[in-house]
Amino acid sequence: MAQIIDGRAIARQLDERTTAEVDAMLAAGHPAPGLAVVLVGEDGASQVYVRRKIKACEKVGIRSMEHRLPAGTPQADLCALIKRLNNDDSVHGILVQVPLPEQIDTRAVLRSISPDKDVDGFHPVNVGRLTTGVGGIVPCTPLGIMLLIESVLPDLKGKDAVVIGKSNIVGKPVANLLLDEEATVTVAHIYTENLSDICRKADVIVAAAGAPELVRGWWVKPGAVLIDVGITRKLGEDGKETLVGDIAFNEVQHAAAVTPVPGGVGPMTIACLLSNTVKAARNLLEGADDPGDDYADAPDRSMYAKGQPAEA
Ligand SMILES: Nc1nc2c(c(=O)[nH]1)N[C@@H](CN(C=O)c1ccc(C(=O)N[C@@H](CCC(=O)O)C(=O)O)cc1)CN2
Repeated sequence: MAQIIDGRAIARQLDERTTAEVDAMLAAGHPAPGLAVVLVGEDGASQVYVRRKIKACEKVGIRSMEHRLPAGTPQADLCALIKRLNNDDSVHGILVQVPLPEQIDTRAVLRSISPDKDVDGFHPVNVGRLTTGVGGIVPCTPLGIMLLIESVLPDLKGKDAVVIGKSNIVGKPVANLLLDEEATVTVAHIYTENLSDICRKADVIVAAAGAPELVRGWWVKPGAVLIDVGITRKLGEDGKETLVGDIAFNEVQHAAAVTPVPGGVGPMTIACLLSNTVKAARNLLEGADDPGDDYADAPDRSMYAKGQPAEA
């Protein structure tokens, strides 16, 4: 029977730590960390995620500032807002919810955020820090995925890991983080041949292809650790919406551990955003020379490891 990795519980632990860090900053005479959340347009899912992020900020003591712009906002106006936020000392973290409307060049917008306030870790400077192993701000979902993996498998050295999906937000950064832990990493995608054969050898599978139930039970080695990043909304015959991941959950009971959808990776994304915001605020307020160095072990992932290797 596979262990279900409870993302909500692990996210709560991280939130408790983040709350304590905010309290310590206040006790040291610093202001509360400030996070600017920018949402352009009316995308339904994005509105839900932004609302959750703002509510989560309140819970841990982060001051959030919401900026909602109409769907037709020109790129220049969005970049002008970001420039103002970059220069505002009361703002320690900036996040622009993606996807952005079509008229906007997402890369240009993400590049316009100050790397020191880029709590999503999407800026090329932070991507460079991550790929060269010097820290920087680590993107929220990949960081959350590592915490989930390490909660059941603390030592990844020499383990065979397969990442399905090569996005800049999940696939590529998570592959780099796994490599940093000395795993042997294969990055697969929709054009990869013999994906089932590749998966069958894996100790860890991170499925982030956005393809519902792509990973079948017979693709999974007994004792593997499975992380499901996919969220596809499906309408059932009863007219009710259900969420389906990239892993056929009911077929993988022979795995050592698996994340559920919902309640696995998603809650970690928001908890890691809060943690990143506090780190960014600390670095800005305490004047770190090179924020990259200060992020080298942030958050300390060993804090969340239970110390019990999964059965393999
Ligand atoms: N600027 C960013 N934009 C986006 C990011 C991001 O990290 N930064 N990631 C995703 C969306 N996202 C956060 O923004 C996000 C996705 C899912 C969840 C979540 O908690 N999911 C729940 C279930 C979802 C549901 O009920 O609808 C779960 O898995 O339990 C949180 C955040 C794209 N954009």
